[in-house]
Amino acid sequence: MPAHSPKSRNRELKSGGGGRLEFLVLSKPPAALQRAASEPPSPRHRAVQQVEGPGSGLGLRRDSASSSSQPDDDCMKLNPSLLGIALRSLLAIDLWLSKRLGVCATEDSPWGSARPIMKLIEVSGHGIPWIGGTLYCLCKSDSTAGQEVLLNLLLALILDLVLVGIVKSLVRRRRPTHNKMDMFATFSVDRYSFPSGHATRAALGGRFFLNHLVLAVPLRVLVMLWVCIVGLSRVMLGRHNVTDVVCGFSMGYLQYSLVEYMWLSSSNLQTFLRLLGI
Ligand SMILES: CC(C)=CCC/C(C)=C/COP(=O)(O)O
Repeated sequence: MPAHSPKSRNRELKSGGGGRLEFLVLSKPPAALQRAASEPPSPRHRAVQQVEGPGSGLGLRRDSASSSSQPDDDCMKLNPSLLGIALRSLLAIDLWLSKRLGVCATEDSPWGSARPIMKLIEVSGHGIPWIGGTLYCLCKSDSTAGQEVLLNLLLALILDLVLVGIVKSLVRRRRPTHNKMDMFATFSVDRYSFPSGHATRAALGGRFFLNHLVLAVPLRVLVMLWVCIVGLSRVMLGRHNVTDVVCGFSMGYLQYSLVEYMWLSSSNLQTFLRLLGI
């Protein structure tokens, strides 16, 4: 048996060897630790408990017998705490930045006079003009290729509404307190802010245009600029926090990849429409 195996060390401790103090630490807390447990927590402990909530596993519980014999458990408790602190810090920065950028939230806000133009940008990313415009172009289109692209765009816009609605109702993040809820034609889930539906639609529609329309470079730049302005206007109007828009852009970007993956060709679409009885 190796000289320092746990078994041989335990036997040595029980027989009153030099490791007696260590044995006491493992079996019951020494007086110093018991005193610490009964004393009120220090300001630093209180801060950690506030972030973690009561009984979160940091502090005195880490000194207990079970955790000292399982160092891996310590890591497991510490990592979520660090992650929690990082997330809370990110959210605090998000709220602070969103409030500072919400300069068009009301008419009395610092940039209140720019509110009408922001609301115009809001309309340009709203679901109704996008779905209505796609349906209109579909009716007017006389080429099979055009109809194929437009029908896929229509399905993508409907998929976007459904996915955003699902995520909003699952996350239930309230809109910023400085938002004045005067948006037109909203669904009930639109009282929630995560993710921004305008941002998902802008990213999805922008990618769609860039990939399916033959556009000159200045127009491509204009499309990208419009996507960014829609996102920025959501925060400036006070409708969203910055993270709602950033995550909305990411979600819209991924939705486009999904639509490309599930792309319906014109023959598939004709079968699909026949199944629907159209
Ligand atoms: C009524 C239709 C067809 C769509 C609703 C579009 C809408 C109001 C989305 C909310 O967007 P934000 O989450 O960016 O505020």
